[in-house]
Amino acid sequence: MSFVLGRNADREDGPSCRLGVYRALDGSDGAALALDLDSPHAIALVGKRGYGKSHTMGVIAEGLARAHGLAPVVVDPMGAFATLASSADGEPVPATVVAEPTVAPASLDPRSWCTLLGLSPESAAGSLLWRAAQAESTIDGMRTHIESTDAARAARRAATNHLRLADSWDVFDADGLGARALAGPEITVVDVSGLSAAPMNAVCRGIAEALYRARVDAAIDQLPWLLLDEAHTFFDGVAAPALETILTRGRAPGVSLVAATQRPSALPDVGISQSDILVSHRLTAGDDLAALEAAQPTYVGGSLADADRLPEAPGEVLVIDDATETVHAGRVRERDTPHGGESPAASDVVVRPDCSSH
Ligand SMILES: Nc1ncnc2c1ncn2[C@@H]1O[C@H](COP(=O)(O)OP(=O)(O)OP(=O)(O)O)[C@@H](O)[C@H]1O
Repeated sequence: MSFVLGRNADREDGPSCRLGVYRALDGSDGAALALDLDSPHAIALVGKRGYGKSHTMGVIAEGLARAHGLAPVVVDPMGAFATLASSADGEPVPATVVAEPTVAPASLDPRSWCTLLGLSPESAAGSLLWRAAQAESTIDGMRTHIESTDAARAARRAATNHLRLADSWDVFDADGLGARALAGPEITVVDVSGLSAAPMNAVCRGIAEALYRARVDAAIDQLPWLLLDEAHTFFDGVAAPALETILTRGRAPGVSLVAATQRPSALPDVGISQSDILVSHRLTAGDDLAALEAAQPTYVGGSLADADRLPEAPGEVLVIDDATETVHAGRVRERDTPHGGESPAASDVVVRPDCSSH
């Protein structure tokens, strides 16, 4: 019998995933801890580098991939989650990896197109871009739209040059990743690791919008879960409005978000305050601890920053669970698929003989 985080006392069954075990004050293992996958959740995973955020996200991803009725998607900025598709210990983990993701240009609204390409909507070129994004659903269409206006030549040139930059990222396609493609039974790992921040954000925005709209329009039955590692990168870019919508309004249409960051202080206030489950790994930086303290619910007696409450070793967590209004000290289980986020070690480098003498 395990305690299920995120599950109200009035619900007894439904999908859940094995998360780990309770951690006693003397460090020994206690009863099993699980995570509810039946209701929508907003989960924040925080902690300093190397203390297990990606590992914990991988454990949740394995559980989501194995559950039925869900559409889990990982947006993977470090290329660390492709290993979900490797063979798993125990029950298989169905996963597909999208190595070259594209999204529909129309998934960004006109304002976001201006933000993405660094053009003020008030500028001549920005307003051209705005109107083109409003009228067209492909980059070619937007370019033709801009060329066909009678705006000043310099403005048209600036707008099309910016569009050419967006086109060069190869992430826009009217037939790009849509909710139906993402709603298969397996977990979809969207590898954005080869992209810089702007196109990475565009892909994340497109996916977040597609999943949210598909549920609002009742176009898919499965409940989407969007998992974001290095979430501050996305809350800091054009993906932010779509993520904030999921955080503040995702519960009713059934869209969940799992956001991992080593910098909770870099998330907008809603990032922590709208999360109903907060999983904290070790944190030491003053402003990050302060961000947690600021979001600390009243049912948490004492200070979260109290030394004996905070985790110390990789894999140790402190979980604040709004559903049960309780705080738990736990240890996250081992992965069933290989963990892909190992840091390289200089001692593992095999020096080739012809290099060693230089
Ligand atoms: N629950 C766990 N059980 C066993 N090993 C773990 C656990 N959690 C983390 N580790 C190990 O700790 C190391 C760091 O974990 P991880 O890469 O997940 O850290 P991170 O917090 O995501 O770091 P970064 O911010 O650099 O991405 C890895 O080698 C991982 O295998």
